[in-house]
Amino acid sequence: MSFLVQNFVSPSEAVYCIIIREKRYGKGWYTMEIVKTITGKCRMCYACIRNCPVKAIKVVEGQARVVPELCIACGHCVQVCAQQAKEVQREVEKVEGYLTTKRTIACLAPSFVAEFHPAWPGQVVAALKQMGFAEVHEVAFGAHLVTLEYRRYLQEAGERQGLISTPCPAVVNLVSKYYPKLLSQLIPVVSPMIALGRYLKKKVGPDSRIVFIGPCVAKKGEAQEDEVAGAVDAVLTFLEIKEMLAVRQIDVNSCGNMDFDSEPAYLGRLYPVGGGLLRSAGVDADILANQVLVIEGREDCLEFLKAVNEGQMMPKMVDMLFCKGCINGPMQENKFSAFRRRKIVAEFTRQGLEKATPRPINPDIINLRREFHDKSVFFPRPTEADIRKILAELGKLTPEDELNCGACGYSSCREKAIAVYHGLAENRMCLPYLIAQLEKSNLNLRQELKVFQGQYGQLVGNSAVMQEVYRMIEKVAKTDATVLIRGESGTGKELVARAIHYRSRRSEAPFISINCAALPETLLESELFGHARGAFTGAVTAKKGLFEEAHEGTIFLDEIGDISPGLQSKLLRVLQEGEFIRVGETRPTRVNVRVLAATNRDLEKAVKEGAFRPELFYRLNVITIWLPPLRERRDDIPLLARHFLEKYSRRLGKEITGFTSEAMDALVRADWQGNVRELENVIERAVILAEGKKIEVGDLPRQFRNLSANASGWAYTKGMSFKEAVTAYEINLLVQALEESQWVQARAAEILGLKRSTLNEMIKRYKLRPAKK
Ligand SMILES: Nc1ncnc2c1ncn2[C@@H]1O[C@H](COP(=O)(O)OP(=O)(O)OP(=O)(O)O)[C@@H](O)[C@H]1O
Repeated sequence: MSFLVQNFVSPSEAVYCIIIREKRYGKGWYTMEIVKTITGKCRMCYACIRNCPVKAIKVVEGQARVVPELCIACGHCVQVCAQQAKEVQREVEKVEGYLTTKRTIACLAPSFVAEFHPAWPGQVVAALKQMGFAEVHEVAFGAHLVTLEYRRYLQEAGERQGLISTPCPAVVNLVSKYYPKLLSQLIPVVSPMIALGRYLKKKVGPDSRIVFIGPCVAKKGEAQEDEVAGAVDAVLTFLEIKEMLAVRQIDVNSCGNMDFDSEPAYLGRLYPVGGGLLRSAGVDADILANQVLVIEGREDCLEFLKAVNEGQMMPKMVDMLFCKGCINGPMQENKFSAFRRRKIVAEFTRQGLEKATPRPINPDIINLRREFHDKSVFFPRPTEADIRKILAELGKLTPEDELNCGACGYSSCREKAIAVYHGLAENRMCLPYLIAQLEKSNLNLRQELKVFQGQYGQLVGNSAVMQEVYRMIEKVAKTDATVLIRGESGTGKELVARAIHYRSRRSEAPFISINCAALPETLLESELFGHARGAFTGAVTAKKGLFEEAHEGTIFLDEIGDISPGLQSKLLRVLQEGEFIRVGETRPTRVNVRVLAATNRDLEKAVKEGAFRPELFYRLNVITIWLPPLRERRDDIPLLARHFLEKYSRRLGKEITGFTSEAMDALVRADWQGNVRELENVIERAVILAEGKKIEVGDLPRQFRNLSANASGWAYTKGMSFKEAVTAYEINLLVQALEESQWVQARAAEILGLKRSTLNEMIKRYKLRPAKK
């Protein structure tokens, strides 16, 4: 069997497939897929598992799929799926094909009277004829044939005990797949559908097509079973036939009356109600003797079969229907109460009996017997240790941890663990486990975010100028003052804005950022202030602007120097009055928003030239934070470079631990016209290209390659102040020694000839730490 394992990707898939193939039965595999899951629609509520009487559902990647080999086709999963992710095999197209090419005969299940009520039965016949069916028969006549055969069998059986009679294919599936020991007790007579199918095929010839129409899902499987195949060509549910009628715009209630083409059905019409079969076969369900029982409904069927299987009881005879009678089948619209439907069927039977002129029928013209085969699937039993191991994976180590909450669809944690063992369920179906996992990952994320946001958000840099920036952030964060952040492009203006917001009392409210240069004037206005419905072409609904989105929080207006004079006045109004007017409205809207703005333009010059309104400039310029270009704080470059190296190594899944001294030297000496943004891009590129553990000069863009220093690993770079050069040199030296000593500080201190405490103090000062692997 091991060869099979190799064919499957996941171990659970392998286990499952082996199990399914281990047991052979009948003439072939029973793999009809009667109920399918529409991929993507399943939302993991597990209602199908909860309601499946035999747990024939396998969850794969969050999609609950029916396992045909285990399914008894009762249709409960289809009924309970709120997302309508379960779909019953459709045969509408097949029948449409028959109607255009073949002589097609409709066979109506006896429950149709209740389904189409208040339409007259004859109106249903007329409607089907109008659709193109050549003849319309009552399956109740098939039931009558079956009744005759039952009587005969019961006579043959004499005093035999423990017989199970059922016209219900779901019960047959249940016995064949789950209680094969009881197969010999199933009365080997076909169902009314097959009896009628065989009768009609004999009567009208094999070329005609027989279509059964009823409320049942399991009938679709039954018609295709090896043991009875060929009698019925297609099975439509009541829902399918109603769909076909609707497409043709045929209203049954407006049709005339037509007679069935079948023979009288007598008591066969009673089959869809519990005990109907016994009544028509003349067997008494005597309560006092408790020898003949009528079992209907899922729970009773399961309980009864379990009891019989375990030898706890053995009545003389039992009549079983898996639904509470076919009148409660899954594929119908339940317009009326169950009692009303029962009454409608009884009334129809009574009328039929009154009208019927007895005609002798020779049931011998067709074979009404069938065989049943063992279709059970063998599941290896997990040992106690196997179950414990699965439970332990979910953190269920003691019996108290087993909550048996049923959220996964299984009634106990152990039952679910066994399903996991069999490859039918997944660990993550366990709700308490999932909640614990989510809480844990939420906590991790919060902690990561704290580290990520650090003291000043993502801002990295220890230079004197950055220290000054941090001091300013600290001061302004406590206020609500408007701040203008200035500096060349890529110097980190937006990061400063974020740091101010997250250190302010507004940190729990939104931080909204917009690049004012990125949008044309009209669009920017509606983006900032929102618009009324119909304010302009395309404004189908009213929309809030970013100022409203940022209510109670902060708005960051990047590239403020680029906005038009018209918008400048509107912005001034927000800053002065705290209100604005939505595009297309007349009434002002008030908001409580802190404004932070940034520009890399020379605003003073713009004011002088008349391109920027002076009042707005003064209003924005209450406090200014200047960010120096990177070339003026080169001592930050080693730290920034290591910061980006870590970020991209982690993101790209590479293990790069540092830079060669030549590469670092080249980085420190570069011109960085694009500032930190350019440095970040260069490092990202290098991480992608690097093949070794360290970034080399060759991993940097061409223009960097001539910049690297002499053999000592360091050279003075033009434009650097003495202090900057010394700091950068120090950092470079420290990192080299630390890396050489695998970050053992005692060893690094020895290499550098420093006291351990001095080295430790410098590591703290420069915030050095090993690159994460
Ligand atoms: N001090 C810093 N520490 C860490 N990363 C930084 C720093 N400064 C800038 N960056 C990074 O550089 C990039 C550009 O930063 P940001 O957008 O804040 O610059 P900016 O000055 O607002 O640019 P622009 O004027 O073009 O909008 C971002 O990826 C940012 O994370």
